Amino acid sequence: MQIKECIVSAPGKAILHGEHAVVHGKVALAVSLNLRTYLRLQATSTSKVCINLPNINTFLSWDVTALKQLLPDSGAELGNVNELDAELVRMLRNFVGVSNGTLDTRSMAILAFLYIYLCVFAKSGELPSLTVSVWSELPTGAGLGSSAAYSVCLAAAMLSASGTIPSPLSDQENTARWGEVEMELINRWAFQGERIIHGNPSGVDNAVGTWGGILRYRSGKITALSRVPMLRILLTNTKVPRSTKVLVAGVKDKLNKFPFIINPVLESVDAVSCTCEQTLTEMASDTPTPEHYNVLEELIDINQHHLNVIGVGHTTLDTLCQVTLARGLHSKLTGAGGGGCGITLLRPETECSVVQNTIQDLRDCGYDCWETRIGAAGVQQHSPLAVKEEVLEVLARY
Ligand SMILES: Nc1ncnc2c1ncn2[C@@H]1O[C@H](COP(=O)(O)OP(=O)(O)OP(=O)(O)O)[C@@H](O)[C@H]1O
Ligand SMILES: C[C@@](O)(CCO)CC(=O)[O-]
Ligand SMILES: [Mg+2]
Repeated sequence: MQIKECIVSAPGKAILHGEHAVVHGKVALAVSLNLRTYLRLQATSTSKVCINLPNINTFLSWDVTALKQLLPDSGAELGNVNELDAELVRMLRNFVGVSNGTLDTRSMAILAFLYIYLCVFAKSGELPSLTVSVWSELPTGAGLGSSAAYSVCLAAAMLSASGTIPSPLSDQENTARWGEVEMELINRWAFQGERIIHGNPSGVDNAVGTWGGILRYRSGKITALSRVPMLRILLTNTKVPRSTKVLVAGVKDKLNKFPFIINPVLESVDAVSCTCEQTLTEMASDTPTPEHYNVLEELIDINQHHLNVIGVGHTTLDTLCQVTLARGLHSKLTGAGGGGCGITLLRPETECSVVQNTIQDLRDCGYDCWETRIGAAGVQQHSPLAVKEEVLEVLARY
């Protein structure tokens, strides 16, 4: 098989409103970030499959012959793109020696990689030897969709390398995006990767990683919001580690235990997302007014209280809210919560000195904090010429 080498990237995301509620069929609003995960796939003649994941200090390889033994003898279809093949996941767990229910960062990343590798290449008829290296600008496991950006990159690279989807790069372009049909397929495989890492993902994170921009997401229905104002957002990483899988499972337990208490909270989060969407649309079609920003701030405060009620807050996130409020700014957690990252809305009239002082206050708490741009492009393929030198250097190191 002729393996097509490639470099791909996908953005991280911030959820404005709707995290957790979206797992239970409610609306979420999510935006892509200008922080990306990059993956380089190279053909080799070593008869080995190698994976290099420097962000999580993981470097592994397997003989292709050993991996072939995981394929069904009958030539039965392996891993349908629309559902997770539980038997294959069980076999892979045995193969890499991890128990069911493990939360170990490395094991999840390896399982997702091997699952997508086996399914995509088995369909194309042959398991090739190759080396995959991944490097991310995103903090891992901090609420900015690192697992989704990783899964989207795995799916795009393997679908492209196997020839399942064509390369979008032309001679004139150094960076290009796939068409809708290809992106749909990338998104579906990435969702299976998210299922391995998350347990029960809604699919919003991989949708943003694939399409980029600003999305409304509900039960698999993705709507790109084209008319939105350019929001200024501060991102803060409390650096408290947490697992999306555990937090999502915790909310489900609470919902099962107290359905009449938790369901109305999720309904209210849904209404927050819809009101935010309406306000953003109004702001884009008219001149944004201070009143619009007051509404956005109130929605942030309401949602942050709701997220505390459903048990995904953390004292460091409470501190983030208090510290920014002391400077007149409103914050909420973003992503799964339990630590990780929060977002702070900056108003157009927020003075530079206020932003700088807030960033300093948050750094004094031991957090990382920076202003970010939202609405970055979704999954892309790059020629080496289009990749920042420092990223290329890390990818080429292995
Ligand atoms: N750069 C990377 N290299 C290898 N594995 C990664 C990388 N980024 C993420 N992962 C995988 O994703 C897992 C983190 O996913 P998790 O869903 O818990 O956090 P997140 O995606 O950053 O946050 P959220 O889901 O709240 O947005 C890691 O444990 C690892 O398995
Ligand atoms: C917590 C959650 O809602 C968002 C994680 O970024 C989980 C999901 O939607 O899969
Ligand atoms: Mg995740």
